[in-house]
Amino acid sequence: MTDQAAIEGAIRTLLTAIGEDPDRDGLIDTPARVARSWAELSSGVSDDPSQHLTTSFDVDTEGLVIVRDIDFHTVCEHHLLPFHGRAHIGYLPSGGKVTGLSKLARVVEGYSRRLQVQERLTAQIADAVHDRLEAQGVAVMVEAEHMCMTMRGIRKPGAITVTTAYRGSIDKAEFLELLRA
Ligand SMILES: Nc1nc2c(ncn2[C@@H]2O[C@H](COP(=O)(O)OP(=O)(O)OP(=O)(O)O)[C@@H](O)[C@H]2O)c(=O)[nH]1
Ligand SMILES: [Zn+2]
Repeated sequence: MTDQAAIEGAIRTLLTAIGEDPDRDGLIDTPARVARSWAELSSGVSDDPSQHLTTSFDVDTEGLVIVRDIDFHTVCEHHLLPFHGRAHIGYLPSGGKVTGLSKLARVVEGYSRRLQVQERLTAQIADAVHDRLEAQGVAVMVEAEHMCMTMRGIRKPGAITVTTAYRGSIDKAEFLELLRA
């Protein structure tokens, strides 16, 4: 749970610190808006998104399952600016145990609703699928653009960071091939 009153106070302080008048017309509702916005952006802080994977089915399959191009937006913990992109998840089921496809997207969404760094987001998704689904192997790739590299600092719009995490035994070449398909 976020402390809405504390956020509102902090935003008033921030507005004053950057030379704005928090009581001017356009800003009067901003602290409350920002507090509501942070309640949403950080709503996953105390969640365990891996719980979505407790929904599983037994299916007669031994093939690799991939859900790619899962859109996400999150906030970088270094600058409190967004980074956003797409996550691709592949796993090799064990004993025919699969999960609902939407549940993989829910895992990505859950770990995105908190302050993040891209490497940790990638690892958390891989660990959740590996541990909860008891998958034989898991491959996760995350591609993202960081606003802290785009709108400030080094200012390199279009630079894409790619991170991967592999768990267990999985054919990395097949995973990468299917991402390109
Ligand atoms: N590895 C990693 N680095 C990140 C991520 N998000 C932001 N960063 C980097 O975190 C670093 C923080 O570096 P600092 O030198 O402490 O901060 P800074 O002075 O604002 O750095 P610049 O961005 O280079 O201006 C920067 O290089 C960012 O690009 C992420 O998800 N993963
Ligand atoms: Zn950053």
